[in-house]
Amino acid sequence: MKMTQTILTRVFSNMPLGKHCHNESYARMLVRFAELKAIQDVSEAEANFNVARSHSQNFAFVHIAHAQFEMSQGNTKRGIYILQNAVQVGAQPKEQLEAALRSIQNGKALLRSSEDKENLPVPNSNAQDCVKKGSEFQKVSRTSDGTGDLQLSSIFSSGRDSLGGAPDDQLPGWRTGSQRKRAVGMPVRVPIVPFSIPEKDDDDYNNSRVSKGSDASIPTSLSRQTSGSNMNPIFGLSSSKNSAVDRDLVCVQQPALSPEKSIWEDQAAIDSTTTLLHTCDTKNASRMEDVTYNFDQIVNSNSPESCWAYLTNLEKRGNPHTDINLLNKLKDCYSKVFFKLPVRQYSKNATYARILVRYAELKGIEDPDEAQDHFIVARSNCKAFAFVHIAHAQFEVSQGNVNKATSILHKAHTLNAKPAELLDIAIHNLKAGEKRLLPNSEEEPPTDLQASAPVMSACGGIQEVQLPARVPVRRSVEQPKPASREPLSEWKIPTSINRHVSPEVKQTTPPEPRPIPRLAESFLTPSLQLPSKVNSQTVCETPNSNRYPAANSFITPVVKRGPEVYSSAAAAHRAGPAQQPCTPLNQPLCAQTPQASLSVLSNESITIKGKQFFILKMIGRGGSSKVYQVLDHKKQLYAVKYVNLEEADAQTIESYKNEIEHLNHLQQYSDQIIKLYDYEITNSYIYMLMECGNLDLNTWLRNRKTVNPLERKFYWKNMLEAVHTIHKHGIVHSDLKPANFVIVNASLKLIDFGIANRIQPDVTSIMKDSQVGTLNYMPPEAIKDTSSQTGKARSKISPKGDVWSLGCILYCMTYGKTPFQSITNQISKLHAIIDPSHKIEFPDISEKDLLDVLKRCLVRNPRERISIAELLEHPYLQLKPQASPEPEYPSNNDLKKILTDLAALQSPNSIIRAANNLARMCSSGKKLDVAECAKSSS
Ligand SMILES: Nc1ncnc2c1ncn2[C@@H]1O[C@H](COP(=O)(O)OP(=O)(O)OP(=O)(O)O)[C@@H](O)[C@H]1O
Repeated sequence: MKMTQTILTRVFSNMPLGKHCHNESYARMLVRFAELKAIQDVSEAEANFNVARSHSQNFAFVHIAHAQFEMSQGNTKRGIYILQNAVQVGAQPKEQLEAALRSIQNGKALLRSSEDKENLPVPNSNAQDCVKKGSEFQKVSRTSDGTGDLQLSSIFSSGRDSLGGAPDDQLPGWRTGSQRKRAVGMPVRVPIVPFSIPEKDDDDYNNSRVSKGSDASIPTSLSRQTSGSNMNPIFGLSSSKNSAVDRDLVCVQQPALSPEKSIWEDQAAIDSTTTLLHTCDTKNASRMEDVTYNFDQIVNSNSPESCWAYLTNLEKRGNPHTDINLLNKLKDCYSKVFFKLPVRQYSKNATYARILVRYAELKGIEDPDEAQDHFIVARSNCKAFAFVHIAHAQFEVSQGNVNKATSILHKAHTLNAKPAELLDIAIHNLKAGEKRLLPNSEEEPPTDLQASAPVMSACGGIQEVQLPARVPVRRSVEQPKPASREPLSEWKIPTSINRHVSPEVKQTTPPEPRPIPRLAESFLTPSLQLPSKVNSQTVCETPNSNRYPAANSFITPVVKRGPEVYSSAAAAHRAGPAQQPCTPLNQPLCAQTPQASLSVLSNESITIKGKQFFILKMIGRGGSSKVYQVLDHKKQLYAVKYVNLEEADAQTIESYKNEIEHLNHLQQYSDQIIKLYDYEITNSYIYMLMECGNLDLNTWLRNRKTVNPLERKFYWKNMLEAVHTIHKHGIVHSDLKPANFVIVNASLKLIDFGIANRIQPDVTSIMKDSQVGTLNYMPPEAIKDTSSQTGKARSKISPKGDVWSLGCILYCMTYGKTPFQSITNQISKLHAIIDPSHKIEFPDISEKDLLDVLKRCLVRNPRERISIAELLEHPYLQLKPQASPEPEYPSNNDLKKILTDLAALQSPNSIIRAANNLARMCSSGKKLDVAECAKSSS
């Protein structure tokens, strides 16, 4: 059977589907291939039947075979549907379809004639049994006439192969010479295709066969036959010794293998064919020879995209760094691409550029010098693509040639390679000493060279975006909507918020809502295109500041904001700056269609409410969530939070819905709450489309030794505003920590309200074990109350608890650690937090107002603790500099005197010396005194 499959695979390799699918015999081979697949893998069979039906839809037998297969799987309905569909598409002969339909309706399990039935390998899980017992098919396959030539004869006569077919109808199979002769006598359009296995394959083939000699499905004559046979380069036809075969060749219409663009009529065709041809190989990754033949067909399509899809798939078979066979095979395939698809013709094609780059990288595995040459070829021909230059620069970095990398990237800029932003990031990272020029994968690749793959994926080189473990992988096409999924429209918005309402809350009329994107009421069928590549090695962490090099300067690294970038001072005190709905990329990514240019960035996408978003990378993760940075078609940057609800209980799901509802509702009340643009929710998952922050406060703090006093003050104000807003709406966060805030355009925004995953009826909260991790910010009252209860730990929460937590954050921004951080034992820490005799240290600082704020926030008794409203009014937030008093600037009169005194010195040297001394005085803050300067200079 394997042999048959392999031979069929080669037939397909040499005879492109797009070109031959209208040929009846070819259609039969497709069907046969699918039937053989069924013996091993039902899903593969299904895929291959689909390919056969979609391409050779004119032939009734194709549909009937698929329907038969579905029936064998117990899918009667599907079988009927297939047949009805076949009638609709006009498959011929219609009578056969009708007869088959009648058969089904009469409850017959088999749609074929009894003889057909016998010849069919039954697709079931007991395939091995079937093989052992020896189906008719195998019997036939072994009945060689001893000529040593195997012929695949497609002997279905038109219109007689299926239900109601004549008794002499037979399935395609390996025929004896006599059978072949019988076939020759059949209608002329039925070709008899004798072919043998190419010499190149013989050894592999025979070896593998010999070693697996026990395989009952292998014709005994095969090894003899294949040995020493020659491959006809055109059609894989045998230059057989057997003249009978040659005679038969006369009947064969040899398909010309001239490259035809049209053979891949559409992407679906490419995919299905690739699947068809590829799946047969995946079972045996070591059989590289098949790859070559499959690839020949792909190359002949003249489609860089098909080639690339194939090559990337091929590369998944192993690691070319360690598998020399794979490396050679890959290089061989790439060379074929370049031979067939000349670079000059395709230099504007992004996929072709990827191919060039990857080839160079593969070359680099063995010979860096050669790699360099190839990178140069790639850069000089595909100069429009930033990723080509970055990949070369990345390669140079891996070779220790940082200067060269720098010059490559700068040159790319001058060449106007797009997207320029990527070059900027790469340049920035290079300057920062990063090994990786582009942040993308969270995974540390095994070698520097491989590092360029994820790098490229960020910029469009390699298609996979490395993603964290346990992301459920679904593609929209593969993911039927589970019956259990309910649309969110069934989700009722909670009418009351089960939260304690702060006594300090004033019933204020909310400000006029700012327009925000409306969230649609109805929810679409989930159509997910989740990351296909799941990487279990991935370290899931929030981005560090190195990856966001510009964060410290308040600029999104991916984004150039131009006028939107304002100073931190201005940002913090600007009254309600109208936030842009999202972060725009200023420049077009490249001079292609938006679709194409985005697919250059990533082929991984998420579809939310029917809109596609391209995943750039994962930027964070929570308890049951993962957050991705994505781009839409307009190149707008967003964050998408994905929450897996598969494991979640009803309460948790409800709490998430509650969280989203509040987030949605509170958008209009504060700019310090992260923008939620849209969401999609089912019983299995949630997607939240949000404004994308640069990085979270936790990461920001972790990567800084000191915090600028102004930044601290502005961030403090942002935090207070955000928390005040949620308090005003009856929400107490009760789990505030730096990770709950992200930096967006120089200001801090709250990303969650602490509702999800926690159930907090009224004023009590069930403290989850997972919160132990955040003890450093936990208010004493929470600990006291949890310790006073037995069984379920419950705690009274109030807005004052959030004040304590905020105080801890501010403390950390002031002293570089939280008040109880140095106590490492968790129990001792808990004791210290609630123990009034444990004095919190407040080392003296020049900002007295700040000190006061800290002391008043970190009061153990919540009733004595300052409120958020008071904090907002606190002098600390009044914008008057404290730490560094303004230097005294000389008045005009002073200046006049200084200049006069200087002039009076007369000697140029004295004047210079005095001027230098003046400058020194000036920078040390001393009062300027020319006489003094003159004295010291003399
Ligand atoms: N809109 C955003 N922009 C940038 N980064 C974000 C955004 N939202 C979340 N993140 C990042 O993702 C991390 C996890 O966010 P998430 O909201 O899922 O955390 P969580 O509330 O702890 O998780 P969970 O709700 O599952 O318990 C954050 O700490 C932050 O680093």
